[in-house]
Amino acid sequence: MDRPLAVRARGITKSFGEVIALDEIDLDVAPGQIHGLVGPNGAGKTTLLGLLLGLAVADGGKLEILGTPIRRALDAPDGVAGFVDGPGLYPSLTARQNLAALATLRGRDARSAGIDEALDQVGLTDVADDRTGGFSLGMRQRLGLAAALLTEPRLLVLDEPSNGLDPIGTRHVHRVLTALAAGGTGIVLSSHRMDDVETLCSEVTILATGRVVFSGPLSKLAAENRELDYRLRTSDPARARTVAEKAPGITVVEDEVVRALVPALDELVTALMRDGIAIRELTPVVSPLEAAFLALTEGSK
Ligand SMILES: Nc1ncnc2c1ncn2[C@@H]1O[C@H](COP(=O)(O)OP(=O)(O)OP(=O)(O)O)[C@@H](O)[C@H]1O
Repeated sequence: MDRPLAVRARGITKSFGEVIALDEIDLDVAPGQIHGLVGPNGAGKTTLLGLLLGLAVADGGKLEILGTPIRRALDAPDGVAGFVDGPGLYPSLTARQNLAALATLRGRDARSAGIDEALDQVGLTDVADDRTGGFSLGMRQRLGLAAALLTEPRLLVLDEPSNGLDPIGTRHVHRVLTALAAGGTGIVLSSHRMDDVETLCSEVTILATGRVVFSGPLSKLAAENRELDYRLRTSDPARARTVAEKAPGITVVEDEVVRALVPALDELVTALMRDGIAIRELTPVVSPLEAAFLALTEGSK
């Protein structure tokens, strides 16, 4: 029960000359949690992930990784894995040789390092003996994840892991990350793909110009007091529109699109059913995360 947080950051600041990349950032990532980091370009995501990996050191604030205070660059404790700006691979080596080289660098016996299993988990068994110089971005991302798997990480840090992935690659990566989290690994990933974050992450931190504008469970974003646009398809669109126009707290945005808070939407659904109108589809036009992202980061650029 007393396992330390995978990440505990308090008041982290980091500047590059005049540019304040991170401004008093707090972040908690529990073991077994997949935590999404989202924000517009230049918000500070990669900078923060770099600090978690020990690639750089913060100017101020406190950072603990797996219970260990980080004071210098390259000070990250054992059990941390991941990459920013794509994984570092040797293009002239095959996928398998790249993993073997990494295992050897870490002082492990390449034959028993679980290389085949890691390649299988990320779906690269068929290209295990191909040189990585010819790999697509999505294949390189998956190989980077396989390399991280070899270390059995307790904190995994990934910058845009879905970049360049096709649907099968995406499925492999999701499966691997979900299994790691189920085994207690804390995972922090940045992504511009809101659908990915919504599928994978239980918690999300939204950054805008170096500041946290939201941090917490995704469910809190959905329940937050924010009106969303919903697509409403029914068995009788004309009558449904009339009902919606009369319903309290509902704005009809266009045919089959209404804007509402959740309680008003609940009442509309009840009213439609009372009038014998069947509901065929009721979904947010943009997801709650995307809506929150847009609302919270507006004007940050
Ligand atoms: N090595 C550096 N030297 C100078 N400025 C930097 C450096 N690294 C980052 N910055 C600046 O810090 C800010 C945050 O950059 P960062 O790369 O962390 O953002 P990001 O959220 O990862 O963006 P993106 O979504 O585009 O990857 C930006 O203004 C960027 O220009």
